[in-house]
Formats: sequence, C-alpha cells, structure tokens
Amino acid sequence: MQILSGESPLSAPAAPPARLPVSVLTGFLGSGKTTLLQALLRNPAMARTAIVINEFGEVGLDHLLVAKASENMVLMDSGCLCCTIRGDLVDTLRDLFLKRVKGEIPEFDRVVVETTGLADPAPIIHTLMSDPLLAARFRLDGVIATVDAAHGSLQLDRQPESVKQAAVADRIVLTKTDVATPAATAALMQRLAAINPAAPIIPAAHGEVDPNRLFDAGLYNPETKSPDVARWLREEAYRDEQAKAHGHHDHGHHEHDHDHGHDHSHDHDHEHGDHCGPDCGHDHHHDANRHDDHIRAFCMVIDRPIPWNGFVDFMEALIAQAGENLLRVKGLLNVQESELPVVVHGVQHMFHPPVRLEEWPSDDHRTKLVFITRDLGQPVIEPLFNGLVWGEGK
Ligand SMILES: Nc1nc2c(ncn2[C@@H]2O[C@H](COP(=O)(O)OP(=O)(O)OP(=O)(O)O)[C@@H](O)[C@H]2O)c(=O)[nH]1
Repeated sequence: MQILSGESPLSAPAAPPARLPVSVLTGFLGSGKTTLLQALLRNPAMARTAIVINEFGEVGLDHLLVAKASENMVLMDSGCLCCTIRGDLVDTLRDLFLKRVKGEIPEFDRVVVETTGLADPAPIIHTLMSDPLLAARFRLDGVIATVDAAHGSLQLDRQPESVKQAAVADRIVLTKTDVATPAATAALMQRLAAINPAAPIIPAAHGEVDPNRLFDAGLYNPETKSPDVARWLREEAYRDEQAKAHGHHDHGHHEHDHDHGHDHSHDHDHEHGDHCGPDCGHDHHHDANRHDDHIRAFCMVIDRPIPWNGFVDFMEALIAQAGENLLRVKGLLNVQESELPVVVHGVQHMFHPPVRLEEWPSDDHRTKLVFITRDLGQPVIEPLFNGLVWGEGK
C-alpha cells in the first residue's frame, strides 16, 4: 500500500478542497445512466459540468445526447473506460483541465464520468487517486450508481458487476420507479440497503433527481468548505443494518474491539445452501446464487487510541491478503500520535493519503472504521486488526 506507508498523519496537512470534484456515474446496462445524465444536464445548476463518456456500446446515442447537452464534452474514442483505457481517462481529464486553463472550453467546476454498464468503477477511482497530476487537480466526489427498479433484483441475482456497482456507490439512484410495482421497489430498496447501508437510495422516474442529492458526496462540505465526517462516514447506518440483520438484537459487540470470541456477525464463508445457524441473519427466501450474499458491510468502533504504524501494518496486511475484496474502506481514526483525528479512505488496493482534520467532528473520539467487502467478514478482519494493532495473539 504505497500511499499509506511512510506517510505520518502528523505531517499530513488537511487536504485542500479546491480540486475539481469528479463523480463517477455507474450502473448496469440499460439501468438509466444516460437518461439520468440527460435530465441532470437540463438543470441550470449543472451548466458548469464537463461530461466524460465513452463510445463503447450504444455509441451514436450516447454521443448525440451528451453533445446536445454539453459543449465541453470529451468523447473517449476507444473501448471500455475501465479496463482498457484508463490511460485515456488520464489524458482526457488532463486535456480538459488544460483547455479550461487556456480558455479553449467554457469554465467548468465539476466533472461526471459515465461508465459502461458492465464497467467496474474501481479502476476509475484508482485512476483518479493514483495519477499524480490528476490527483493534484481533481478529487473523487463520489460514485453514483443507477439501479433499475423493475429489473434490478434480477440483475443483482445474476450479475456480480451490478452488485459491486451498488456496493461501492456513495449514492444509489433507483430508476424506472414509474414502471416498477411499489412492492418491488420497496424490496429492492431493502436489499440495496443491506449491500450498502450508508448510500442514500434516491427513487427516480425518467432521471428526475435534484442534483443536490447526488453531488458533493465527498468528505468536504462545499458550503462550509470544511470536512463533514458524519455525512461522509455514516457509520450509524452500518450499525443499524447490522442490528437489523441480527433481528434487532443489539448485543453491543461492535462497540468494543476487545469483544472477540463473541461473534455475531456470521461470516458466511460457506457456499450458499450450506446450513446456516438459526440466527444467521440471512434472508432464506431468495435465489440460491445471490451475489449480494458475498457482500459484507460493517463498522468497527475502537475505544482506545491506536498506534498509527500498527494501523498501517494492519491495512497493508489486509490489502496484501485480500485487497481485491476490500470494495470500500472509510475511517475516522483516533491515533496515539496525534490529538487530532485522521481520516482514511480506500478502494481495493488503493488508499487516499490520510487526512488530518483540524478538529474532532463531535465529542465522540472513538475510532470508527467502516468496511464494504466481498467474502471478507468482520470475524476475519477483527482478529487481524487486534493482532497487528494491539499485538494480540502473537
Ligand atoms: N419508464 C422509464 N424508462 C426509463 C427510465 N430511465 C430510463 N428508461 C429507459 O430505459 C432505457 C435505457 O435507459 P438508458 O438511460 O439508455 O440506460 P443506460 O444505463 O445509459 O444504458 P447503457 O448505456 O446501454 O448501459 C431507455 O429506453 C430509457 O428510455 C425511467 O425512469 N422510466
């Protein structure tokens, strides 16, 4: 983990919020990304937005629609954005930035990158985080995923990409609610909340959504220009979802890092269809191959300040062992070396540089780490944390 190691949170300045926000718009094939984008671009609040799309798939249609809506559009001219042309994304964003500086295109203060329906959003996030020039000029604002209210359930059943898109999202737009039954919409919302407890789920018909509900999903509140950790981390959503999965019994076991041996989070490493315990939290009335059963979303709360180097060791070990399955990690850390809190944020193998905040967001000074993972539960992660951070079990 090249980014976290060697960086002490004591020397890391708070990241300036001045960089241009980039939102990644993802969602399964035909789930309504273009329709959403079209509707958004009709909104005057979106006038200063550059759109990056690619020509993969429904080429002419996407091109035509976006070209009509935005002058400062850059069309990617080859292949799939995520897998084969990340370099193009770097070039495209650099080019956009340069043209903006030179006055060759209208000023813009936001970028939306639309992915193809089968795309994995993680490589795009990586591109934004890892290219030094891009990282200096752009920042990830958030991932917006469209999920089709009418067909989303089937897609989640059958398409692991659609589960991953929903799992890594900061905002989920439930599209086509005009054609889905209220019962199907409600069931899908429940299912999405279990996959990704912290992402607000916004129902929409024909892409009509208030842009304020989709953008500015990052750490910085654009109005106050200061970090808004509670809004960004939403750790309480994970705990609510965990409580729900346990039949509303709050054992308090996620509150204490010392509470091992008391495992209620039930890491289902078995194939689905194996015998679960009576209180396993699984919904047993579903298709046997649901991909979302591989997704875990949980929060660890740690009472005492943690040694920064121990935390780095832990994250490095976790990434080395299972980085691909760490879909999203966010944390507010109380580290021994600093009175001030440190924010960390990672997607799979990549971590943002840690950010030291100038003050605690509330009186609660406990460390909070939220995880969205695939086939990697709290019973695996917690002992690794305790071993590498506290030296337990050595
Ligand atoms: N009734 C209804 N139809 C919708 C809605 N959103 C999208 N559609 C229709 O669904 C189809 C696919 O929508 P698109 O916006 O092209 O979806 P997309 O995700 O961009 O599709 P790809 O780029 O092919 O992955 C189109 O025929 C849209 O008109 C909606 O809210 N309600």
